[in-house]
Amino acid sequence: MTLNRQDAAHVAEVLSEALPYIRRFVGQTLVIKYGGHAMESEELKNGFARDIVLMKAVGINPVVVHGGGPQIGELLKRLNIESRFVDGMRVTDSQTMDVVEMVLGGLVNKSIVNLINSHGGSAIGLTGKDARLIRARKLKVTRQTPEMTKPEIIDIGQVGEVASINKDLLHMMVQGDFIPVIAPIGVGADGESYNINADLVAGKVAEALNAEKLLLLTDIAGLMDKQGNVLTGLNTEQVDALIEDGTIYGGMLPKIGCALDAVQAGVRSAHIIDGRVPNAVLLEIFTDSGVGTLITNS
Ligand SMILES: Nc1ncnc2c1ncn2[C@@H]1O[C@H](COP(=O)(O)OP(=O)(O)O)[C@@H](O)[C@H]1O
Ligand SMILES: CC(=O)N[C@@H](CCC(=O)OP(=O)(O)O)C(=O)O
Repeated sequence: MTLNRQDAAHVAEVLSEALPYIRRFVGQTLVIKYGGHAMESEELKNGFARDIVLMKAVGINPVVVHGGGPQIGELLKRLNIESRFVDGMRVTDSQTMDVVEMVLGGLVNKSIVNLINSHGGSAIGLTGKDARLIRARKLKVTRQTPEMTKPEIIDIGQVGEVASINKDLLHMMVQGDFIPVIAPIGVGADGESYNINADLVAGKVAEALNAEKLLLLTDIAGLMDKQGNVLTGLNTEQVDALIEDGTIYGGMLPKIGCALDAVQAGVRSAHIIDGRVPNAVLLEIFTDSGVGTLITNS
């Protein structure tokens, strides 16, 4: 590629405006949760991969954790396997677990790795089984209604929560200039597989790496109130009230839960951003106002 004089002037202008932001984040780790819905068009996928490669090129360390709920749902449907969710978590029997592992660890993980690498990056795909990156245990889900005297335990199968993250492995990769791309499959004490909500994995990875930012890309403009207005900045107490009154439900519950846990554990900020917007990651990093909902620990 050769730049003409006009192109060069444009590049110089954009770079000089971006410089203060780049300086702010150089050497920092940013964990990005790439959701299934934000992978729906070629334009979005290519924009995402280019953003990640650019970040790495200017000295910021991106670590990608991906979802793939819609892709899992599609294959389950083709195989005539019914699927349902409890509080945003897919009920996972052993047959469903096989499909989850195939889709997330195989198809989705490798296509993201391939995409990043085709844009000039050096991505390495991992599941939680590689070097026991994500040790997991069974997630306990309980439910209590006002009529019940004690909470009921609900068995949702091989759904896990993160017990620990092998951060040495991630540090090694980041220092080696690789971009880790992580599928949210955990390994139990006896080598069993766990299906973990990708938001929860992203939050724990951000905590383990003491990340500067946790970016959760999703299919909506941000966290909304009952009238549909995006709430731009929220703290712990405000979030609790919104869960209590039912404004936050379904897939937003694990998302907001992991964002709160992450900022309470020392991650500087968590952001729920619209993955349907092209170049959402760069927009978040390189603008003062950011996009979507910012969650801080205050
Ligand atoms: N208060 C809220 N604001 C915005 N979205 C919400 C809210 N409560 C629940 N949701 C739902 O959460 C969804 C995002 O979660 P999910 O579908 O799991 O996303 P992803 O696949 O990106 O992880 C939104 O599309 C919306 O339907
Ligand atoms: C337990 C659980 O629900 N696991 C998720 C894992 C994938 C995921 O989280 O994908 P998104 O981020 O695209 O929703 C699932 O089976 O769909």
